[in-house]
Amino acid sequence: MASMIFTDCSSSTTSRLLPLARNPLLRGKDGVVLFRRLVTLTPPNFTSYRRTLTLCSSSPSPLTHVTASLATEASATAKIIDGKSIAKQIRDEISVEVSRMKDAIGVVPGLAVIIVGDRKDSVTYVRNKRKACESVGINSFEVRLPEDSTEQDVVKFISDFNDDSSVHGILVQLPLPSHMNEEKILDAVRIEKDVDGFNPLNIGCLAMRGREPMFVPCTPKGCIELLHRSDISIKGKKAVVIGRSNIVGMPAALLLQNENATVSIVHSRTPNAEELTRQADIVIAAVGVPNMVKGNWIKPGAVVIDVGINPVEDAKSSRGYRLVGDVCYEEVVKVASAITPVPGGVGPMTIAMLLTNTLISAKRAHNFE
Ligand SMILES: NC(=O)C1=CN([C@@H]2O[C@H](COP(=O)(O)OP(=O)(O)OC[C@H]3O[C@@H](n4cnc5c(N)ncnc54)[C@H](OP(=O)(O)O)[C@@H]3O)[C@@H](O)[C@H]2O)C=CC1
Ligand SMILES: Nc1nc(=O)c2c([nH]1)NC[C@@H]1CN(c3ccc(C(=O)N[C@@H](CCC(=O)O)C(=O)O)cc3)C=[N+]21
Repeated sequence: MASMIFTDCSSSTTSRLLPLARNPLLRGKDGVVLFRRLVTLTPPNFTSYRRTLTLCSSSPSPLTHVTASLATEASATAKIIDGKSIAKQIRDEISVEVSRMKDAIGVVPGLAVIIVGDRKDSVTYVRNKRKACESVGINSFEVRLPEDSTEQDVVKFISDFNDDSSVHGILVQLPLPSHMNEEKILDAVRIEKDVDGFNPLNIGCLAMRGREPMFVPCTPKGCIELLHRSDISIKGKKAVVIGRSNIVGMPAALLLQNENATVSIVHSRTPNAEELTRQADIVIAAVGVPNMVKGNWIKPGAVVIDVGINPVEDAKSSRGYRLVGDVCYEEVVKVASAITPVPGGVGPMTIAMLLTNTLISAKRAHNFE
């Protein structure tokens, strides 16, 4: 598991970090949370809610913050984009195609996953991928190597999978241990089986007009699929992608541009991230900073896709942590017209797109339409 942090949506002061249920300002003498009563006292005026929301992120007064968060509670308007159910729908479609292919030509798509070390989150993701493969009838092959394996060990397994005709997709789970050269290892995957879409030729093709990449990277592809399947049009929209990593931010920006959005990319050296983000009709946040994007970063009515998966300590959870996104959900849900939750948003789509890419690869290898 990557580093774990205490965090909350609101900005700087400690009093703001208190969650609703524990905030003494919200409790009656008997400890009952006063939330409902206060909400009904607030006039149902949308504009004034917006104003108080801005205070929520910038006012130093804890009391103002409390009023603001209660007042805005009543104006939740965003549609929740249910990535979990859209991913299930996609898996059902894949199942049908896998059966059709098996019946027609006797070929079953196969996905090989290589994991090095025993990071808890990686082990969980790999298990989820295996279960997802099982659910649609894709064969899954898994290699788990110890943390102190050599690059050569990993490359040897990749080469074997490259030569195995029952394997149509190869995924090397990232991050790799620090003693390994990630580029060298990923370069060993044959481009025809690179279902992650991490080969530089893929990004190159994505960036060039008139070129088709062999595979579109799964997470950004999942973000676009969520927009399509939620009937959100991209063409002509202003989009901001926060983050420029090779696996999420950069390809997400290229895909949005290919869909005819006008795209800006915000990164760690962007001085006016907030202001730029506030101009966007569509925001994709892929940063790795929990709750970074506040309500007042978002133009009212914008669509917000939260890619972030950040573990934060939570004693109440059986795992000892819970996952939060890069977007301050409680604030942004009141401003945006649509938003993805974490968990249950982009994450399940990443896996659904991995299955899609594996199916595409198998069909391509066997010239099956
Ligand atoms: N849902 C899913 O399926 C997936 C989720 N994720 C999650 O998405 C998030 C991002 O992942 P990934 O792209 O791999 O992360 P990286 O760390 O590779 O990239 C993060 C990007 O965010 C930028 N950034 C960092 N801090 C700031 C800041 N304060 N302001 C503006 N930009 C900033 C960095 O800028 P710079 O380039 O200048 O350093 C960098 O471009 C993580 O939470 C990760 O767990 C990742 C993959 C799949
Ligand atoms: N070669 C490679 N390809 C990847 O695509 C890749 C990777 N390495 N390394 C790690 C990141 C991260 N990633 C996620 C996939 C699914 C969920 C996911 O399904 N999340 C669930 C929650 C899962 C949970 O509860 O732990 C959700 O958001 O609802 C999250 C994150 C893929 N990545």
